[in-house]
Amino acid sequence: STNKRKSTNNKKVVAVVGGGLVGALNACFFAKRGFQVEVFESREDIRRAKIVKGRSINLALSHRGRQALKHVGMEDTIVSNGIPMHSRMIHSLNGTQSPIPYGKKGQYILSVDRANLNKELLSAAEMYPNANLNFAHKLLDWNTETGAMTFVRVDGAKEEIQADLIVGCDGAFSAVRKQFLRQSRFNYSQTYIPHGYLELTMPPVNGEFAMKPNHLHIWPRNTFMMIALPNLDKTFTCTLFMPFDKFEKITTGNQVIDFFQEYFPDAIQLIGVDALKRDYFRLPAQAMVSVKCSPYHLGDKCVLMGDAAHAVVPFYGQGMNAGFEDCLVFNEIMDQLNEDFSAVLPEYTRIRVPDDHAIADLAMYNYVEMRAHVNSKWFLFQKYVVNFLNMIMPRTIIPLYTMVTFTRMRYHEAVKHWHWQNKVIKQGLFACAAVCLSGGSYLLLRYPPKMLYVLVEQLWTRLQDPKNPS
Ligand SMILES: Cc1cc2nc3c(=O)[nH]c(=O)nc-3n(C[C@H](O)[C@H](O)[C@H](O)COP(=O)(O)OP(=O)(O)OC[C@H]3O[C@@H](n4cnc5c(N)ncnc54)[C@H](O)[C@@H]3O)c2cc1C
Ligand SMILES: Cc1cnn(-c2ccc(OCc3ccccc3)c(C(=O)O)c2)c1-c1ccc(Cl)c(F)c1
Repeated sequence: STNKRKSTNNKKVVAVVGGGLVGALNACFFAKRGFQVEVFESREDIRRAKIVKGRSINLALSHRGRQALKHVGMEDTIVSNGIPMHSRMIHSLNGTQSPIPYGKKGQYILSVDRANLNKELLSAAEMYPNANLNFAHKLLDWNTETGAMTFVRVDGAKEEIQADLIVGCDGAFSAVRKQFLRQSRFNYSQTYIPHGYLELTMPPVNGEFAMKPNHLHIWPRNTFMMIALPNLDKTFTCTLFMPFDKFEKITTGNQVIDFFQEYFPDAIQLIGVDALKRDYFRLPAQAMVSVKCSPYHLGDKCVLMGDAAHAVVPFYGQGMNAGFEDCLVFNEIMDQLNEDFSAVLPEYTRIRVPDDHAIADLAMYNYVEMRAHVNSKWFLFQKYVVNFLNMIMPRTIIPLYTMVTFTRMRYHEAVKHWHWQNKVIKQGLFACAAVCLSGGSYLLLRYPPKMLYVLVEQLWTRLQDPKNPS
């Protein structure tokens, strides 16, 4: 039976498929506008699930995500539960730790707990009288003509629901997107990278953080990388990124320790030998996929946001921030085009696709760059050079990471500016080299040093009379 959720104020019904981070936030945006919002989430209500102790996965929240949260009045709540990370802490192989500030005082990223963030956003959506959360509803398919969606419940029962707008926020393996794949002129690509990731927990020492908490800890080792973000319970969640073929070669606890001894020696004591041997094998390494597609809309019936539209590899810490910014950009276009879906949806595709593709490419570029070139020395060198250039030319040279993380400059414009400033830097370096070379040779010729004079004279004499030994 197809039933349409009753709209309380004959406002249009918006079905948000997926109650993850972006779906829950989107529900707040649409509910705030007065739509009848129905969220359909395949999982049970995570707020009722028993707390699974142990690993708390955390994420880096930055400016773009905060601006979206701010729009629905959630920024203060989320920021108050986050831990500011004012600088990177680069761990070298010899154990030295080098802090490199992210920038000016207000420029910091926040470590936030993923599950808590999701719960807060679900509860915020539920506060709206015109919003309903429907858990244990898994979308199977939807009809592009009628907008009718088919859900399956845990007992296998099927339910058909009608809506005026379907917002696909059901993640990287989106069921909503399946219908798009059947349409002509729908572009889609997905790339699994050869790296996987594994999370480890670094416990507190004597009730205190084992490392300085207000930093994003990074162990850049070319092929292998590890990061650690702090949690409110004074633990760190460490994420180890490594090729799957390397994960597969490490099969015993001692091999884990040997590996860490070679690449992350300072982390062994901090995580603990037994914990390392145990936690390393608790879950298999997870895959990372990059998904790009366009257009993001189908007629005036359906639009994709978040990972359903653009799953990115996590090497820029922007996936969630980009998904949150999707909600904000869509909302801005709804204001501009008076909520006319037939105009809003194509405009959203036109504006947002270039930016989300840009951050997907940037994240993949970072992955390739860090895997190939970036050890701790190169990381430090790169950041010092760019920060120095930014200091002497603050309006011309802006670190790419700053434009991406601490501004709402459109992602594709940040990339354009980055390419331009790289050209300026290269031209500047070339000009300096040319000046040094010509200046140097002028000085040598104008004021040849005595020794050089004697050498040239001897050379000249030898050339004239090779037999003369002098
Ligand atoms: C290792 C790692 C580290 C990361 N670190 C960061 C970071 O530091 N900063 C950052 O900004 N981003 C980070 N990200 C990216 C971030 O996790 C994602 O971008 C974000 O979770 C996307 O949110 P989403 O709501 O679009 O998708 P998801 O979080 O995947 O949520 C999708 C929801 O839809 C539900 N669903 C799926 N299928 C169906 C269906 N058929 N019917 C109904 N419901 C369905 C799922 O149960 C889920 O609740 C990281 C990602 C990874 C893998
Ligand atoms: C979760 C999160 C939030 N931000 N970042 C991040 C990413 C890249 C960065 O620089 C790239 C670079 C440095 C040096 C040379 C080239 C590129 C910086 C930085 O500048 O501090 C910070 C991450 C992150 C995620 C995964 C890995 Cl593996 C990682 F190391 C960090």
